[in-house]
Amino acid sequence: MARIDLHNIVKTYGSHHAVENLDMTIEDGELLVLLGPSGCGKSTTMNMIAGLTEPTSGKILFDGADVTSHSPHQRNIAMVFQSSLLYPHLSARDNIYMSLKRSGLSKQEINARIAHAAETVDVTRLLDKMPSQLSGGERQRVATAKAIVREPAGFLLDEPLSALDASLRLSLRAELVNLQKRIRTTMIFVTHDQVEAMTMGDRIGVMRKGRLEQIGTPTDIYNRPATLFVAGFVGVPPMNFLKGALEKADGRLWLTNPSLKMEIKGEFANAAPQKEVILGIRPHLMRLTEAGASALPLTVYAIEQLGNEAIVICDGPDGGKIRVVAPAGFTAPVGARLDATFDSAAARLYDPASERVLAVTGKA
Ligand SMILES: Nc1ncnc2c1ncn2[C@@H]1O[C@H](COP(=O)(O)OP(=O)(O)OP(=O)(O)O)[C@@H](O)[C@H]1O
Repeated sequence: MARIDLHNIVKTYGSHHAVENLDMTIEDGELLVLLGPSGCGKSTTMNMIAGLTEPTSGKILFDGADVTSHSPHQRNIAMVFQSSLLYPHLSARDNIYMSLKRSGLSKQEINARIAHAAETVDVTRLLDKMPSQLSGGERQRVATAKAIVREPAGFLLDEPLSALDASLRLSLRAELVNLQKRIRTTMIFVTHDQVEAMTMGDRIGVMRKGRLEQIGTPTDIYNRPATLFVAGFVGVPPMNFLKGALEKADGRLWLTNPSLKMEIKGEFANAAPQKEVILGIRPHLMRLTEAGASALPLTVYAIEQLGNEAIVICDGPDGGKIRVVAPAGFTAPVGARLDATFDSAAARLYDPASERVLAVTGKA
């Protein structure tokens, strides 16, 4: 087990910055999820932690010791990839054994370790089968046994579930979290699937274009997204955005645009007035209502029935789509005029220029 520190890591390929000034700590025993769209630098970061790719600059520390120039072998980090490879001509047992081949352990110790690893991921009864006789999920579990049998300082998992079908993903997701909590080995899990990130991570690091946008607990990232990108990337359905201006009147702060005038309450009530601002509000925090003074006029575009609720997708007043979560079975014809309200204290305000959340001077 190890605490992993990344200090100002940069990785460039020619003039392309794959990773820029990355500062991040993964605590001992923590499950950190690296989340971001394709090409944002997740795999490059993992490869640098594993020692497969050398950073252009910066330092990597394991438990405070600089390992930046250490080989993958010296780092004792286990990696599980998207389609983790098992040797097709070897049984599950021999595949797991390959991880210990050069360990210098006695035969007895090796057998004990294999038995323990197999039991941990529940593949004991599969040990004498060949990979071709195993299902996708079973192969993934054997690959996991192969990784944990070395008792590594840390685990790196790069989209290990993405090649599997939806129901298998769900069960393996829970299995991995359960395993990590039992063996308490530091784990970094890469995904571009934000639901996977929310459900698995002790913390989530959201990356974009080689940079770390925000790092925090899933609740933090969901409730207090620091940037417009994080706000739009995390959450299903995605956060709604409304453009407007922030104006002071009667000692109070108002969001105004051609179709809405709403007093800003809560955390952002003391924000400085500014000409352009973007208000973000989660779809389940909006309610469809009769038209009213601070209601947002919407036009129904489509309705998605999810069984337990309905997502009403509407054209908003400034051209963007606005999604509202309504009770299951809610219907309205396409083109119908609806109004929506929400509590401004539950909204977030962002600066369109910096794309960051507005600074607030104090709580209201
Ligand atoms: N060996 C390489 N040579 C040149 N460019 C590279 C190399 N490896 C990665 N890149 C570039 O660096 C950027 C980050 O790539 P990386 O694979 O880390 O992204 P990722 O977030 O893991 O994406 P994905 O989710 O698609 O795997 C991309 O723009 C990619 O094209």
